[in-house]
Amino acid sequence: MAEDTLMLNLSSDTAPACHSKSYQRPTSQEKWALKKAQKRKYSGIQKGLPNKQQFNGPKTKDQQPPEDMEEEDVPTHKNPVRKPAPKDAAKALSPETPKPAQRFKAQTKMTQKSKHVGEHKGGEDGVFIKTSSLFRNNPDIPDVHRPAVTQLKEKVFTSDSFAELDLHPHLINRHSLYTNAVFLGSVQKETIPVLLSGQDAVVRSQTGSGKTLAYGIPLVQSLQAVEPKIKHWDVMGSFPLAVCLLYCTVPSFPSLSSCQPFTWIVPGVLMGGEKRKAEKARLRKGINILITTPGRLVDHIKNTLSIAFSAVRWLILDEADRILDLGFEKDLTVILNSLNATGPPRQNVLLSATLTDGLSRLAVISMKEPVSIQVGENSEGINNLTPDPTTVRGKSDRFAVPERLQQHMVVVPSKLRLVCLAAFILSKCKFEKGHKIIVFVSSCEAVEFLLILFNAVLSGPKAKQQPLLSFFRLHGNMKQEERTEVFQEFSLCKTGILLCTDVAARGLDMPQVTWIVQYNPPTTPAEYVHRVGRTARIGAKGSSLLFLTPAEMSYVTSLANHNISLSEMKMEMILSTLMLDDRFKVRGKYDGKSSGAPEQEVQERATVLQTEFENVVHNDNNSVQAAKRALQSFLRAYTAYPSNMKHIFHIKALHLGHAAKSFGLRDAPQGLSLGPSFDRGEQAVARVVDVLDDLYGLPVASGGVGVLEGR
Ligand SMILES: Nc1ncnc2c1ncn2[C@@H]1O[C@H](COP(=O)(O)OP(=O)(O)OP(=O)(O)O)[C@@H](O)[C@H]1O
Repeated sequence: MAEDTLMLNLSSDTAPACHSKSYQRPTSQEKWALKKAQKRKYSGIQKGLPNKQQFNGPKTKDQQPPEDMEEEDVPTHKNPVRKPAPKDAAKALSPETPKPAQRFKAQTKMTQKSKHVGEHKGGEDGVFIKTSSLFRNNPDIPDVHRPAVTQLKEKVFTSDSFAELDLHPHLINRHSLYTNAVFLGSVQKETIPVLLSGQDAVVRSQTGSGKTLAYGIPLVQSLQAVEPKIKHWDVMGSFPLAVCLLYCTVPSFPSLSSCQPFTWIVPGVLMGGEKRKAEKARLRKGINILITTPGRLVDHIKNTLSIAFSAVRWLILDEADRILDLGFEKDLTVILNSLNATGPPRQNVLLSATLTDGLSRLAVISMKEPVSIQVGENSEGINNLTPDPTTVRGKSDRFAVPERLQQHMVVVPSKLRLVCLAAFILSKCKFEKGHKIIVFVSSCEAVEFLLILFNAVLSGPKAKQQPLLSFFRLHGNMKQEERTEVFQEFSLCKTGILLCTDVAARGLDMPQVTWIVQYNPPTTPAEYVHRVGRTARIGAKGSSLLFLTPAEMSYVTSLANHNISLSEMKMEMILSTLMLDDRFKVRGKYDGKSSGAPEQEVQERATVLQTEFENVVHNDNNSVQAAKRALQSFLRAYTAYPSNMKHIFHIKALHLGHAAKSFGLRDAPQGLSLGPSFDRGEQAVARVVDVLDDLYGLPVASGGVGVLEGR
């Protein structure tokens, strides 16, 4: 693996600085390694590299991490003989091979403390292990450029009460019970009267502002008033009166899932958790408010005879932009065709915190003179939506986030990502109290992997049957019942960490979440807004932290273009939490004494922590495979950023060896397969094939499945 090896030199008292630019004379070992590396380069070992012209991505300095020295190249007292160079994918993925001079500079960046190569004794077990250096040969972290941003502000509450609306008294009491609501939310004040008047509406309001009640109250109000009283079933089968299409894959809407005072109105959720047969049976029994996802509904339209739309008078699309993004447009067309073919005049409502082109297009195709409701200081409140989508598009790029949300970003080189995430979790959930954190990662496999790793290394011993830190997981490969169970458990817990994919990004209302961590940046700014929106809901405080590598820093500008402003948190500050955790103290002859300056000790502890992760990963073949799968899925997800983000996130700019380290892998992966499950569409496959072709000159199997098997 293209990694150097660090021996923690406990005896020296000179503190190294992260990314120090100061010149240090290379040691004889370094000179030796450098010579070898250069010789290898010129003897053609690295000739699989893409040349400069082939690499079309950005070429900023920070995207070109210096080539690392190979662990095996360096004679250590454990490894005195140089092994043959491994097939190093990391090198191949590096967009440019540094010239010898650059390589020399990279080598000499190491400080007095970290210049020896060897072994150290770390962690609880005190076993001697070889560790790769976390703090050497990382790209520099440039200063963060934060463009000036005017954040959009939305007032969450009004001073009006629900009693001022013309609602059934049961409904007022009922919803008060659900939400402890005293005052109307701004979005509710603007939306409820419009919907009660029978008009269509497109509603944009920030996350957690109460959009569900904004449509739920008028919906139930109108259905309870239908005379004669509606039935949920007759001999012809089920007749839904309202269809609510959601993106959300975990039921999280108490305000709709029960209409208790109006027992004759029956809501029902169909999300594919049950067998289709059971869902059909429930449909046959009768559902008046059908809450479902587009895919599941299309499934029933095609396969369930007892479903009929002849009575539907409401169609609600929550998270409407996402429903379109996901490629549900086809499904939506099937649904709209079925609904339009029959039934009474229908009221249509579209809602989202992120009004996008897709949403306006949908408004134009499916609605009758909809009223546009946009809450916020800089919006015009209620408007008649013009049929010209470009008018809406102008505003769609500007997103409001909750006012009491503090947004941060941290720049972390790839190798240090895992320890930095772990240190952040420890700082909030172990050394501060009462935090609930949601960590977003880019794939189900990575969620599973982090769960195992963190449970093994961070959770700590059980006290009163409870581990010190409670980790939860939520992703799309879990069964529906499991997802619901986790959602409920996490909602009820007082402190814990939910590791999840974007299945949890929208629509989920979980109380008292204090931090949102985006370990992998989302594919669009809209998704960023929804992810951070799982905290700071309905006027509460909350914080968020976005992880970026030095190569990805221009994402900050991309967010600024959508009126989103982040402040910087320093990686060193996050890592310094490890000083509070003696589990990661370096043990050995300096037991009980400080091993040097604080900065150095932080680095030593981070290395011990990384070593523990690596030990867990390399404990058996299964966990190595799990780590490789997680890395592989991370790489797949990395290719899936849309083309307008490629200048920030390009797989060719990734250093695979460093990325592997952030999955606890000691070696650059061999035999990494993109797998037959890689089916994100022709384009994505083509992109990866292109990359593989460039890197390895591999013949790519037809069908677009490439195999990274080294060279
Ligand atoms: N008027 C109100 N007063 C107090 N709490 C309210 C009020 N209206 C809604 N809530 C509560 O606010 C929380 C957020 O509401 P909701 O989930 O509807 O937000 P949202 O705008 O749909 O968010 P997202 O866009 O993230 O899905 C819920 O817990 C809800 O019960």
